[in-house]
Amino acid sequence: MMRVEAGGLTVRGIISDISLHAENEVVAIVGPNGSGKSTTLRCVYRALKPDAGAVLLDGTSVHKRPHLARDLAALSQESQVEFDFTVAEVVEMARLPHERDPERDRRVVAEALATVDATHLAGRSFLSLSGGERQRVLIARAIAQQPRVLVLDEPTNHLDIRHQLDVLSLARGLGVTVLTVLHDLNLAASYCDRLYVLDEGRLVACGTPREVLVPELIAKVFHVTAHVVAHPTTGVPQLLFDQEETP
Ligand SMILES: Nc1ncnc2c1ncn2[C@@H]1O[C@H](COP(=O)(O)OP(=O)(O)OP(=O)(O)O)[C@@H](O)[C@H]1O
Repeated sequence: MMRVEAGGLTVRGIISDISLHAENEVVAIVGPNGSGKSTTLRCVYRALKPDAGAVLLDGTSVHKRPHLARDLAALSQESQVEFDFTVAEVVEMARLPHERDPERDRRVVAEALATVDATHLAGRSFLSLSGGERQRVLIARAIAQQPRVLVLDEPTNHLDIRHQLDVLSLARGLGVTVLTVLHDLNLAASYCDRLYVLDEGRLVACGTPREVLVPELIAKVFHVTAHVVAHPTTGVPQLLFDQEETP
């Protein structure tokens, strides 16, 4: 278990003074296109050094952790594979930060592929896969890294509904700290303990889905009219949107 704490993250002209934390829970960052969600995550997984602010893992700056890849795995929008590796090879790369143990590595890779329903793809060329298949393999790679913190930028991108639900319930079931960007507010409400809402580079709300996903905030941030209903079996708040004519 690991605590992620971001304090006062500022990237000039993009995000201002973003603070968030997550520990042993699934936390989502939501917000309109261009609101700074990916930029915030990039600071967390150290792809970007903020102009101000810091990201701490269990109290130590990500820039001072010598073996960050053992602690934290990230699925980013740029997570792509340039060369023609097989699916198994792509997932095996996740084992590089760990001490080699061929038997355990093979088992971890096989398990990770199975959890994203990609066992049958193991021998395929990564570049020959469909968008959703690629996404699942990249999620398998992040899982095979066996991190204590999993950072996911739009993990449901390209996935059909079955695999969207599978991936988010898998993320929950890992029992690690998960920080994810999600566009689908109903999935966020169903699978996340807490949400942070960004708008124009600023944090405008945070709390449980029930606290945050209220019509006033949805109207202010996303400029749509939403109705909150209780999911008929789980009771979780879900949003229905009015179809509005664009002016
Ligand atoms: N390197 C950069 N140089 C200039 N502008 C940038 C850079 N990176 C991001 N931006 C801008 O900063 C804003 C926030 O981008 P970011 O990718 O963080 O948004 P996002 O909330 O993840 O958006 P989306 O929902 O569209 O993925 C956008 O307007 C983007 O164009």
